[in-house]
Amino acid sequence: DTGSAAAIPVNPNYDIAYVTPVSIGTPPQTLHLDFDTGSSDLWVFSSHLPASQIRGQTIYVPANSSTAKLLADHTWSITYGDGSASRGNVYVDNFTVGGLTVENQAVQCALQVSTSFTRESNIDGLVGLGFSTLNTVVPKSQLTFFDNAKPHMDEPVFTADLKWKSEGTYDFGFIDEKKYTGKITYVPVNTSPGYWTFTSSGYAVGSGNFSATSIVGIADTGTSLVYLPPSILTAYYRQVEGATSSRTYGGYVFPCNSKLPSFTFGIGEARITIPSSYISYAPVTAGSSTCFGGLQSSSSLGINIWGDVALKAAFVVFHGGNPPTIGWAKK
Ligand SMILES: C[C@H](Cc1ccc(C(C)(C)C)cc1)[C@H](NN)c1nnnn1Cc1ccc2c(c1)OCO2
Repeated sequence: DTGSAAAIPVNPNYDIAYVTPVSIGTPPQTLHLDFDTGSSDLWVFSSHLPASQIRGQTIYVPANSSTAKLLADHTWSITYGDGSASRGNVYVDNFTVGGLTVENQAVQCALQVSTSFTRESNIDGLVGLGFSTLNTVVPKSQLTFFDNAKPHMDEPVFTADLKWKSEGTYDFGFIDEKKYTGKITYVPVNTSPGYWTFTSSGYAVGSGNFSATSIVGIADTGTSLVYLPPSILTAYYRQVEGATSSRTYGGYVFPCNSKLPSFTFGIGEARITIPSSYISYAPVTAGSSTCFGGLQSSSSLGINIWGDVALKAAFVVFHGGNPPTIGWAKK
């Protein structure tokens, strides 16, 4: 089997996150979910939520699905690195993404979500595409959509073709040669942290020399920005007129009309360049002439994160073989 579905920016001005339409249950209920390779819970806004916590999201109503079955006495609770959180109970139901169906997919129904989720009215939940070891369901942890679908797939892969301020795609079970140029460079993945963890071979700022240095980080479709060690940030923002690290805004900011260099990172011998337009991320507040950078420091996270700002500069193959690998290509 294979599947292909759109990755749609939730906001027309800034790529905060991308949502993908999915069908759950019988008759199918369509929700728009944030596919997140940096977590492993599939959870949705549901009919179990208090109305006060719903602000325009589409909810999943298991009672209206003839194929929904409560997973009795199972619960889940997750807190994300940005402080967002949700918790609830668990059903199994049919789950379809771009024509690819998994029967008996664990669909975690929210009974409570944090205000950050309530405020994001275009996101109806998350689909974790990390390793199932990170799933929070107790007493028995559940498999991700990818782990459930893998045995039925033509190839045990999914690919991310995210785009700057426009609609991209997630493909499942096949690699679409038309979506990239040149060759795909694969590097090993360390699955023990539970994320798609790999080592980049170094970086360059603008047209400067490439600095060969190992950067261990995760490929995370569910994170908007790129978070890297402070030394790399200093090297980058030193080249940006008026750039400062702002305590007020919690990161590097600069005048929106400053000229930004591009940022290149290494995948083995290959090089992926993030255009400067992706790094001038957004005004700090609507209409401000101060902009927040798409590259930020990872020092407070304890992990380097290649989020959407980096991923949308490439075609990325998440290969779930034995052992898993991750592939990067220009496009
Ligand atoms: C934050 C997302 C998970 C999420 C996605 C969307 C949302 C909103 C809908 C409300 C917009 C909240 C949360 C990320 N996913 N792998 C994640 N989940 N757990 N760790 N990370 C990565 C990390 C960790 C720390 C950080 C960060 C990132 O941004 C700022 O500080």
